[in-house]
Amino acid sequence: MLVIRPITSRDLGALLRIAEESGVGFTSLPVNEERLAAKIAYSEASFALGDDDCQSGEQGYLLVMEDTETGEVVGTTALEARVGQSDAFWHYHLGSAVHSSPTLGVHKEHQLLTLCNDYSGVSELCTLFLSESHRQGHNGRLLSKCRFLFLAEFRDRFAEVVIAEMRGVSDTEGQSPFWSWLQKHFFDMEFPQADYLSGLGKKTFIAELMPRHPVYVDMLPKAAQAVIGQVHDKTRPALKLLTAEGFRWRGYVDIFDAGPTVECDIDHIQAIRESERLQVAIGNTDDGIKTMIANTNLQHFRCTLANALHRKGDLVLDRATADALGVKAGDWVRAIAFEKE
Ligand SMILES: NC(=[NH2+])NCCC[C@H](N)C(=O)O
Repeated sequence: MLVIRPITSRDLGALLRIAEESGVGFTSLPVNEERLAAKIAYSEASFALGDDDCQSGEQGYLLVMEDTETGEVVGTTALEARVGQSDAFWHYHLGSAVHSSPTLGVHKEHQLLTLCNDYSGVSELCTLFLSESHRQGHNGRLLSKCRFLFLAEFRDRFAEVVIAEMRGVSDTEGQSPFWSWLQKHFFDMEFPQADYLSGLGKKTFIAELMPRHPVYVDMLPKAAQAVIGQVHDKTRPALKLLTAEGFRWRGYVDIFDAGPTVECDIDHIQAIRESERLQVAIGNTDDGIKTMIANTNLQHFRCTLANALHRKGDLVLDRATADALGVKAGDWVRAIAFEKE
């Protein structure tokens, strides 16, 4: 069975392996043991905080997917309570400017990229990665969607708006057409290095070196223009999943690779609206439907996918599933039918 649980310091080796596997352009998982250990510590501290001590918003919840048969960690998924609280959080916003002179009969509409911190303080879905060996069945969807049960259950720890930064276009060598332009004019470093530095949290160089004035899109090389708001091929399924949940692109893109950032009001996320709190009953689930189920215990959070029978007010689980979730008959869980097949 695959179970999602909070990361612990014992998972450092596994996280390092996942970071190596994730490769270039995966900003939030830099191959840097010290940084990953700090991320784990930050997550452990966030899970340990009481509900009343979360005002700062400086919490991050890092979860791993474990194969309970082998004990192997096969993926990771995370949530940040509020971005941009202790540092600046950057985006480019794609807007328009009209240059119009009725007297001369000239009317031009331009697209502009403007550097901004508009998403400061929102919650973020981040760091989703599933090992190649386990990319099958519903695993990827489970790893992504479990975060909605988490958000729903621990709603007060999060902001009104939730975003997800999608990986932009880059090739196998890590060359990004959008970055190439920035690199040529403003930075003297390769995309992997810039991405790595920002992933380490060393972001002052962004404020120091990024173009200070809005950029007219028409003046960018065609290759750079073409990837604004476009996702990396491998990220297409993730974007599709979020779109189905209600996430939309509002013109915000990553400042390095121009990949889109999508957003949704927390209370409008489909899985959050549809999830239910139900009481556990133990029994036979042969006639059940595939259901994503999470317990309601923050520090011992568990989430999995299993057959379950939805009855009025309660949810029938088999013993193994209940054990994996650490729940017994009468306990509360949060659940949502996974697919209405
Ligand atoms: N692909 C990147 N590494 N972009 C730079 C980081 C951007 C991100 N929004 C931040 O401010 O942290």
